[in-house]
Amino acid sequence: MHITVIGSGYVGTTIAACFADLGHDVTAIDIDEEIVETLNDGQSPISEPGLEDLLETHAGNRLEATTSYDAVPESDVTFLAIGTPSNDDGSIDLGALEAAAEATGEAVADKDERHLVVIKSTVTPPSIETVLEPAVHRGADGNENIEVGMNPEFLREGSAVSDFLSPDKLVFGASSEWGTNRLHAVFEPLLEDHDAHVVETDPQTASMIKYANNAFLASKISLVNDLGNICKEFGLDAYEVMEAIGLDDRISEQFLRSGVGWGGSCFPKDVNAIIAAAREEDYDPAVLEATVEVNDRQPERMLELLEDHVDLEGARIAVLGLAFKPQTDDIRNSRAIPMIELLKERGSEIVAYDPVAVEPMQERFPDIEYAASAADALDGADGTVVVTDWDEFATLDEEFDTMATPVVVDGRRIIEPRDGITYEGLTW
Ligand SMILES: NC(=O)C1=CN([C@@H]2O[C@H](COP(=O)(O)OP(=O)(O)OC[C@H]3O[C@@H](n4cnc5c(N)ncnc54)[C@H](O)[C@@H]3O)[C@@H](O)[C@H]2O)C=CC1
Ligand SMILES: O=C(O)[C@H]1O[C@H](OP(=O)(O)OP(=O)(O)OC[C@H]2O[C@@H](n3ccc(=O)[nH]c3=O)[C@H](O)[C@@H]2O)[C@H](O)[C@@H](O)[C@@H]1O
Repeated sequence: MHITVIGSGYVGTTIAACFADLGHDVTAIDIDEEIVETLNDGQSPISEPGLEDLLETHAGNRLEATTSYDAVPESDVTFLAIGTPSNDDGSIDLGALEAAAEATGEAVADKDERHLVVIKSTVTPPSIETVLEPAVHRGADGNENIEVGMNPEFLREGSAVSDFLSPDKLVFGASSEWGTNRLHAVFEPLLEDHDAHVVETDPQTASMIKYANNAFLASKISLVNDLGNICKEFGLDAYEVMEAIGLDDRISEQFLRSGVGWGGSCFPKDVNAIIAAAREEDYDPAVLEATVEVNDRQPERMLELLEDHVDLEGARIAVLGLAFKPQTDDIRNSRAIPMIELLKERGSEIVAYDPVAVEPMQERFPDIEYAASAADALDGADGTVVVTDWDEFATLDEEFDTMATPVVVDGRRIIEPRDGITYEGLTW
């Protein structure tokens, strides 16, 4: 099949490279010329394990990138993977996606065969019917051959390629049998080798499944953090408690890691967007509001633990980990951001380190110091907060001996406590 993928960010680049790897011909379309050039050079515009290898293999063969929408009508199906960021009130900003949807419609306005436009972006259920379908049809000038579907994406950053190629489930939201069959044809090569559940539904239910999935996972972590904070108050180890409850199949062992909370480009934005969409319907989603509140409090709790041991005014504090999770350079809504803000408010001198995410954080906080290694960051520091669970932090040992006062507050249960350091776990 020939697939056009509009938007070459985290999701668009991953799915374009993976579709090419599954044997499809792919045209990746983005308005950003630099991204297009990078892709055509066989390089990855983002740091994601395995992605560069796929791009190196397929760029110039089955994968081509361009800024033009000309390939859209020639393709069999078009995926829209455009960002859906938050407005100030937490609601979803559909501006960029709506523009791309309309441009896609324009590109297929004269197409005689049926064409499927699939929303890959995460969008609230009503917006498919109220904003996106109308935008595509407006662009297509009433061409009745155009159908809009929804295929939400469940990949995680840091394991995007393997998540995409081995999903637990695929959700096909289509409004006709033809649309469902077309989605089956796209994913057929994947399903030949991999046993995944396929959920066939309508586009709006598909988009609600995506929000329910993310809201459930974010709430699970917040609940674990709430329980973890209680464990800490009782002097108990939340990880021992969670390991036990994870043995219950109804709970499962995954996403039970308590600590400084969830960040990233999706959980914060998606939980806030579904809260805003619910309020729009006059429904008050109390559990989801508490989910956000618990998450917002964790960095403050971490700082309070540090303050128990260090007077923060003028103290040199090492922040270890800037990415929102390991294996990515993405700092969007990283817990390191509130951590740095809180330390600045307390008048601390901050030295930060991350294996890959220093550059984006430098843009966000140009006025703090950045170290070239964890060892350099710890050297002479009066305390450290560990915000991201990068594997390399688990091997830190003698490096703590170079600290002026070896106080370690671990927000991710990644540091091995040892003699000679004052160690505080956030929920253990
Ligand atoms: N990042 C993630 O791990 C996941 C994201 N999602 C959802 O997927 C969607 C996309 O997310 P990301 O890939 O993270 O966004 P992103 O911001 O990384 O990428 C969006 C891309 O679209 C391009 N773009 C904007 N307007 C365009 C237009 N009119 N025509 C062509 N290209 C255009 C931008 O230049 C950018 O490269 C969002 O709705 C997000 O919630 C879903 C699952 C996972
Ligand atoms: O919609 C999205 O964009 C994606 O959002 C999340 O993926 P992602 O944000 O990339 O990464 P996760 O592994 O889910 O981690 C999110 C945050 O939760 C934190 N986390 C995760 C697990 C855990 O047990 N505890 C915990 O604090 C991580 O440190 C990170 O800050 C979902 O897991 C994906 O299924 C979804 O597709």
